[in-house]
Order: sequence, then structure tokens, then C-alpha cells
Amino acid sequence: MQKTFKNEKILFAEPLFQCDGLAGFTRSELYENAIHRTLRINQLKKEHNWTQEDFDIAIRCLNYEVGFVIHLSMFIPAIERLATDDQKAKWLPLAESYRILGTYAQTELGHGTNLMALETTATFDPRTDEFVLRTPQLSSMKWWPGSLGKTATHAIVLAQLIIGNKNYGMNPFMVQLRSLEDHMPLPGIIVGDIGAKLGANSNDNGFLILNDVRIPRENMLARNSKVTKDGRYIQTSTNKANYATMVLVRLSIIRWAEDTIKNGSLIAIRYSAVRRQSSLQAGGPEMQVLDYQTQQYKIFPSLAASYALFFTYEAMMKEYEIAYAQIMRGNNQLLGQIHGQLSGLKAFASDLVTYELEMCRRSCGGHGYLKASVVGETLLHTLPLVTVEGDNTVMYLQCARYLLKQIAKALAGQDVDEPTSYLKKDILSYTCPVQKGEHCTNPNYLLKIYTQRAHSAIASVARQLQFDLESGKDQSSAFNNNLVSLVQAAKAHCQLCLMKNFVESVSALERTCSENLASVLRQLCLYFGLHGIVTASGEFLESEAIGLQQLEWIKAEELKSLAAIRPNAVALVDAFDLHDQTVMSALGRYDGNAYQHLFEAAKREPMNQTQVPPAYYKYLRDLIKGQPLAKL
Ligand SMILES: CCCCCCCC/C=C\C/C=C/C(=O)SCCNC(=O)CCNC(=O)[C@H](O)C(C)(C)COP(=O)(O)OP(=O)(O)OC[C@H]1O[C@@H](n2cnc3c(N)ncnc32)[C@H](O)[C@@H]1OP(=O)(O)O
Ligand SMILES: Cc1cc2nc3c(=O)[nH]c(=O)nc-3n(C[C@H](O)[C@H](O)[C@H](O)COP(=O)(O)OP(=O)(O)OC[C@H]3O[C@@H](n4cnc5c(N)ncnc54)[C@H](O)[C@@H]3O)c2cc1C
Repeated sequence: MQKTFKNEKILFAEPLFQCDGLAGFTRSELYENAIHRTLRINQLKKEHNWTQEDFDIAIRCLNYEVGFVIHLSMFIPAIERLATDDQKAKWLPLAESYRILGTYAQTELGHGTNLMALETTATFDPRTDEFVLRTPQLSSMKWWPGSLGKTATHAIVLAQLIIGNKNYGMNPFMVQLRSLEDHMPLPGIIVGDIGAKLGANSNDNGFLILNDVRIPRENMLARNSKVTKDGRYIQTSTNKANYATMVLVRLSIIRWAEDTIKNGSLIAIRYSAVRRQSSLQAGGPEMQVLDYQTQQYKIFPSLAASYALFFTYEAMMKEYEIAYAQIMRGNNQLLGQIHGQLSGLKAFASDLVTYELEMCRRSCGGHGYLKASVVGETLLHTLPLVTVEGDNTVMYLQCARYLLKQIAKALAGQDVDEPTSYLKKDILSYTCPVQKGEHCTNPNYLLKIYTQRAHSAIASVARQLQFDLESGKDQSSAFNNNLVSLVQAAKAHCQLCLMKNFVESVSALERTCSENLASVLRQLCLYFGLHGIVTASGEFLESEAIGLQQLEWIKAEELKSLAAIRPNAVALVDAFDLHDQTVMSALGRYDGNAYQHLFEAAKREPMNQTQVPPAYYKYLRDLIKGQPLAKL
């Protein structure tokens, strides 16, 4: 599942990468440890001639608990996508050698989603051939950018470009924040950390106030638009191209989601295999909780999601690489498709894993509430994915906007993009392929059901919008009246994408892998499809993709699937090939000794380093001895 990291032994031989000790670290210690780790991985890369892929896998092996995440995942990619060749030649070597440390400063205290309303300005001053950057009011300050608080020496600041009295919209500007001599903020720069978060506290997300900070004209990243010395704005590509970095990170978030749900399902399934509790026969032996149908129902969705997201990431990476290669050659034909697809799939993947991680946590009972189980920590670290790189609701709406355009083309007899080719079909010619119970065991039949449900959802909201417009509603009111249905249609399309990628990937694999493996993957794919229909049965019925009889057959087949997956469940998570130090969980160790590892973790608890707590001498001793308490 994960490209086996041949350098795992090298990485985990070093105490720095052994994760047990992170519990109890202060924020400053977590921050410092994360920086130390990234720089040490960089040294290992040089010492052992690792590839960039090895470097990236090492970071994933540490669950991204490293420093400079935004420098690596946004600042450098933004230079690659937004800078001219000359600007790349200047800034990339500095960034890649960590001579400058960067962040991507777009979100403000008052705005994150609505980029058109960002308040930071960059005003061109022709007298000095400079831009003057300012955050005019409290709500304008940059707020959230990773590494901004204490680390970044530079930021790519997204600001409204002002020339004369005209606003040319959001453009990217390279701004130095700190001295490269003593790391002190430069004149006009007020910068700091925004404070503790629910998780990811090794990251110094920060705030930035710009008080008339002057930068040279050549600091505007000018691949897509530039300002001439005499103040003329020249657009060389669509201004949507300035959004390119976000598209890439949305792709990365799908893989991040895949990585977290693999951890969660591995912990839940391995622990459920060793945990024995209660018995079905009075006086009989206690059962592995993994044998309870309800426990399987709780955690097998996370197992199936792990594989579904793996296959979808692989497919979307190929789609992105094709689109990006064209875009970098100036051909924006695929820009709308890749934006629509990745907006929706980033939202769907992060929604899916945050829900399933909580189910994994719950499935571990009381021990799931211990930090040492790590499944709760994993959930906390995953929660931001529903917000970063675009709030999920807003991302679904971007996907829906793309789908509306595609169905309009389909209905007009025009070509549509490959991912929405199903919209060309005649929706009325559909007949449910499941006409008897055994038909539910055919993933291709299920795929037809998903297709019809998605097509129906998109067609239905398109019709409703048209009806509202023809009834006299203006565009924005008609849209706002249908936002929930638009989100629903986007989710339906995304769930179809996951199912299609799963079916097609297994079909391709079975041509080369053993029949045993093929049969296990087919079973998991079938389960993923059945479970998806059951959990959204209302929408599948509403779309008439299935009827009540089919739903009854599908529900029965889903429960049978649980029993079919059970014998391979542990092997399927072992196949993730995740090192114990990556999973870090006392409940999910490969050796299965959950209780021993829990007790070892408890013994490492700082409070247990002394038998008698300081509070005894302050409060408890007199209390227990019946002595009057001193004034508190
Ligand atoms: C070390 C490894 C680590 C790997 C993992 C890294 C993870 C990093 C974790 C955290 C970092 C977090 C970073 C951030 O959060 S950065 C900030 C992210 N912010 C956002 O995503 C803002 C969301 N808002 C928007 O994107 C936009 O405001 C909008 C899309 C909601 C609205 O755009 P706008 O231009 O205001 O209006 P329209 O909707 O009318 O769109 C206009 C037009 O542009 C097209 N379009 C919009 N976005 C894109 C895009 N990204 N790419 C291409 N095209 C885009 C849109 O489709 C419209 O096109 P049209 O229909 O043809 O007119
Ligand atoms: C951990 C973390 C790291 C981050 N790192 C960075 C970074 O490195 N760089 C950076 O620039 N930013 C960063 N961000 C900021 C992030 O990009 C924004 O928080 C995100 O884009 C959401 O915007 P917002 O916070 O303004 O939410 P809002 O848009 O204010 O969302 C609030 C509510 O309003 C709803 N809403 C908003 N607009 C609409 C609409 N048009 N239609 C329907 N509903 C709507 C949303 O769905 C949501 O329910 C980070 C955030 C987090 C949590």
C-alpha cells in the first residue's frame, strides 16, 4: 500500500524519530523537535543519497510531525507555479537549500474563503519602482499561515494589487519578513504565533501585520501577470492560474487523508483482534471483539476507505500531472476540470476520514481515550483537513459549479470532460442492474447504481436552479436556495469517483496479481460499494437508482461482506506496511501486546516519575491528617 520505505531502519534507528516521547512536550519543545527532525531527515537524504520521494515518504512515516511543512508543501511549489523563470532562478535555490524559509500568506483574520475580499494591499509606487504592502485594519492581518509565527524569513503574500486608483485583484508578492542576520522582524513587520490549537502544535501558525512595507517591483511573482516600470498591468495568463498552488495542496490532502485513515483502521483492527470482551454463549470463552458484527460494522468502513483513497490518490495524481504539464505550457484547458475534481475530492476525502477516525477511536473503548492509543491524536491532527486549503462546504460548491457547467454542455450536445462523461447518457434509459440478490455481488453493477445516483443528483439541482431562475429569482438567490442540493450533488459525484477508481484499480490489478489477492481486493471493493449505498440509501432511493427491493438485497449483502472480510482484516492492515514508530500506538503494535505497551506508556507518564505528588505536601497531607488547612 505505501511504497515500502527501504530506509525505515535508518530513520527509526535514531531516537529523534522514535515517537514515544512526544507526549508531555511543551509547544516550544514540539516546535523545536519538528525543525530538528526535518533538518536531520535532510542530512540523512544527503548521507544516503535518498531521492526526493524517499524524503517525502520519511515525512509521511512521521505523520507529517515535522517542521517546515508549508515551506515544503506550499512556499516552494508556489514559486515553481507563480514565478517567472528568472524569479525561480533567484528564489528556488535559496528555498531548496533552506537559506530562506517561507510560508504562503493568503488567509486573513477577516477572510479565508473569500479571496476577492482579501484586504491586504500592494500599491505600486512608480516613483521608487516598488510595491507598498499594508494590512489596513485589524481584520486585514494575515492569520493562520504555517511557519509564519516564529520561523519564516519570507512569505508569499497574496494581496490586492493597486495601481493608481485601480484594483487588479489578488496577486502574489515575495516579502522578506525577518533579517537573515538575526531573525528579527524587519521594519514595518509585526509577526507572531496565533496560539495553541487543538492539534498540530509543533506548527507555528502565525499572524502578520504589514505597515507600509516596501518591496522592489521584481518581487511580484510574475508568471501570470506583471507590472511594468511605467505602471502598466499585463496579464499573461488567466488570473485563475494564481490559484494553482491550492490545487496541488488539495491533491496532497487526499494522500494525507489516506495516510491518517490507514493509521486509524490499523489501530482499530489490530486492537479489536487482541481485545477479548464478553461472550455470546453464557459461560463461554470471551470473544475477540473483532468477531462482533457491530464491531466490524464500525471499523471495516475505515479499512475500505484506506484502499479507496489509495486508489483515488493514485488516479488523481496522474490526472493532476497531465493537467499541470499543460498548464505550465500555457494551456489552461484542463484547469477547470482539475480544480473541480480536486476541490470536491479534497472535501470528500477529509470528511470521510474524520468521520471514520472517530469510529475507529470509539471502537477501542476506554483505551481509545488515552493519548497512548494515538487514534484520538490522529483524529485531532486530521480535523484541520476539512478546513485547510478551502473549507469543505465551499470546495463542494466549487465542484458543483464545475458539474453544472458540464451537464449544461452535455444537454447541449457538446463534449464534456472525461470525469463527467456519464452526464452524456440518457438518464431516462437507466434500468437498475440489480434484478436479483446475487447481482449485488457485482461491483460493476454497483458502479452503475452510483453513476445513476450522481447523474440524477446533478440533473435535479440543475433543473431546480433553472426553475428558480425562470420563476424570477436572481442568480444569487437561486443559488443560495439550492446550496444544500449542490453540495449533495458534489458529494454524489465524488463518491462515484472513489467507487470508479476502486473498481477500475482492482480490475487492473487482478490481471497481474494472484487470484487470492484479487479475490480479497474484490471483496473489499464490493463492501465499499455496498456500504456507501446503505449509508446514503435515501439519496439512492430518491434518485431511483435503486428501489426498496434492491436496498433490502444490498443491506443483506453488506452484512454478509463483513463476515467475508473478517478473516483477512488483520492482513489487510498489515499490508499497509507501516512501522510501529509510524503508527506510534500502544494499541496497534505489530506484536499485538497492547496491554504491555499501554502499561509501558503509563510508566513513562511524567506524573509517575515520583510516587508522592507535590500536591500532597501542599494540600492533601493536612487534609488527611485532619489538620486545619492554611488560608488557600
Ligand atoms: C510535506 C508534505 C505535506 C503535504 C500536505 C500539505 C497540507 C498543508 C496543510 C495546511 C496548509 C494550509 C494552507 C491553506 O489553507 S492556504 C489557503 C487556502 N485557502 C483557500 O483555499 C481559499 C478558498 N477560496 C477559494 O479558493 C476561492 O475564494 C473560491 C474558489 C471559493 C472562489 O473563487 P473566486 O475567484 O472568488 O470566485 P469564483 O468561484 O467565481 O471562481 C472564479 C473562477 O476561478 C475558478 N477557480 C477558482 N479557484 C480555482 C483554482 N484553485 N484553480 C483553478 N480555477 C479556480 C472558478 O472555477 C471560476 O472559474 P469559471 O467558472 O471558469 O469562471
Ligand atoms: C491548521 C490550519 C492551517 C492553515 N494554514 C494556512 C496557511 O498556511 N496559509 C493560509 O493562507 N491559510 C491557512 N489556513 C487558513 C485556511 O485556509 C482557512 O481557514 C480556510 O480557507 C477557511 O476559511 P475561513 O477560516 O475564513 O472560514 P470561513 O469561510 O469563514 O468559514 C466559516 C463558515 O462559513 C461557511 N462559508 C463561507 N463561505 C461560504 C460560501 N461562499 N458559501 C457557503 N458557506 C460558506 C463555511 O462553510 C463555514 O461553515 C490554515 C487553517 C488551519 C485551520
